[in-house]
Amino acid sequence: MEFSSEANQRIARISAHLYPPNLQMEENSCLRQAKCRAKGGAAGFKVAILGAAGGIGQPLAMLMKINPLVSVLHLYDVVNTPGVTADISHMDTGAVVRGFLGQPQLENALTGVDLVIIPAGVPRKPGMTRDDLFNINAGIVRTLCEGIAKCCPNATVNLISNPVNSTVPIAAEVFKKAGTYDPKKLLGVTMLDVVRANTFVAEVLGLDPRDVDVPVVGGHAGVTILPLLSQVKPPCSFTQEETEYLTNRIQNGGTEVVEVTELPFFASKVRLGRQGAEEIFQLGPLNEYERIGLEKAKKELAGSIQKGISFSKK
Ligand SMILES: NC(=O)c1ccc[n+]([C@@H]2O[C@H](COP(=O)([O-])OP(=O)(O)OC[C@H]3O[C@@H](n4cnc5c(N)ncnc54)[C@H](O)[C@@H]3O)[C@@H](O)[C@H]2O)c1
Ligand SMILES: O=C(O)C[C@H](O)C(=O)O
Repeated sequence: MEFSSEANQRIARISAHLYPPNLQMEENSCLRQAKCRAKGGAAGFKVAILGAAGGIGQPLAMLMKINPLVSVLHLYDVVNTPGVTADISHMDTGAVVRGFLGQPQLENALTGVDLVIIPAGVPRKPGMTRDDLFNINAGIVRTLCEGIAKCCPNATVNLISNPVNSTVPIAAEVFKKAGTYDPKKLLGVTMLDVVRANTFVAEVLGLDPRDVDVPVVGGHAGVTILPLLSQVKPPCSFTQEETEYLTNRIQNGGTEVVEVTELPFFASKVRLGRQGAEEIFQLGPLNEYERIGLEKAKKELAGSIQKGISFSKK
C-alpha cells in the first residue's frame, strides 16, 4: 500500500506506534523504518549491562536509555531484572529495552551487542579494600567474559566490577584463550577517579568542576590512582607547595614523556570510537611528586595484574 499524501504518511506513523511491528502488513518505507526501530535494527549501539539491577547497574541503565547513540539496551542480572526492565522501558526515549534473568538467559542477553558494560558482583563494605572482593568477583567476571567471547566476540567491554586492576586482566586472559582478545576493546572504567579529581581540584581553586580537567592514570585502587596535577586545565595559581610543584614542572618541561608500556593494563586518557579505544594519549610531563607516585602505582598495579592472570590460569 502506498501513501500519497503527507496526511496519510502521518497516519501510517501513528499506526506504527499503535501496533506491534509483526502486525504491520504494509511495506511502505515509513512502516519499514518503524519495524526496524522496534527490532533494534536502527543505526546505533546495541548495549548490554551485566549486573543491571544493582546500585551501579540501575542508574547506568537509565543513562544508556537516555543516550541517543543507543538503539537497543539489554539488561541482565541474576535477580530483579523484570522490574528494572519494566521501569527503564517506560522512559520516553528511542532505545528498545529487553530484560534477561539468570545464567540461562546470559547468551541471549549478549548475542549481537556492540558494547557490554559489567558492574556485576559484590561491592565492598566499610573496612574492606577493593582487593578483598577478588575471590567473589573474579569468578563472576570470568564467567560473564566467557559468555562475551562466545556470543559477541567483537563487542567493546567496559569493566566496572572491582577490583578493576585485576578483573581487567582476568577478562583479557579469557579473551586470549578464546582467541578474541582485542586490547582496544577492553577497558576498565576509571572515570570516577577523573570525576572526583575534577571536583576536588575545582573546590580548591574555587572553580566550576565542569571547567576543570585533571588527567588521572594508572589503575583504580589506592596508590595506583595517579592524578597528574601538573596537567590540570585551566592553568591556575597555586599555594607555596603547589608553586614548588609548578617550578618543578617547568624545570622538567623537556622531560621525555613517561612510558609505562611494560604494564599490560594501565588507565590512560583515550579517544573512544567504533573500534574501541582508537587512540591512547601519552602521560605528558610529570613533576617529581607524580613520578614517585607513578612508580608506586606501577608496583602495586603489576601485582594486581599478575593476580588476575594467575587466577585465570589455574
Ligand atoms: N569501577 C568503578 O568506578 C566502580 C564504581 C562503583 C562500583 N564499582 C564496583 O561495581 C560492582 C557493583 O557495585 P554495586 O554497588 O552496583 O553493587 P550491587 O550489589 O548494588 O549490585 C551488583 C549487582 O550485580 C549482580 N550480580 C551478582 N552476581 C552476578 C552475576 N553472576 N551475573 C550478573 N549479575 C550479577 C547482583 O545481583 C547485583 O544486582 C562492585 O564490584 C563495585 O566495587 C566500581
Ligand atoms: O570504592 C569502591 O569500592 C567503589 C568504586 O571503585 C569507587 O571508586 O567508588
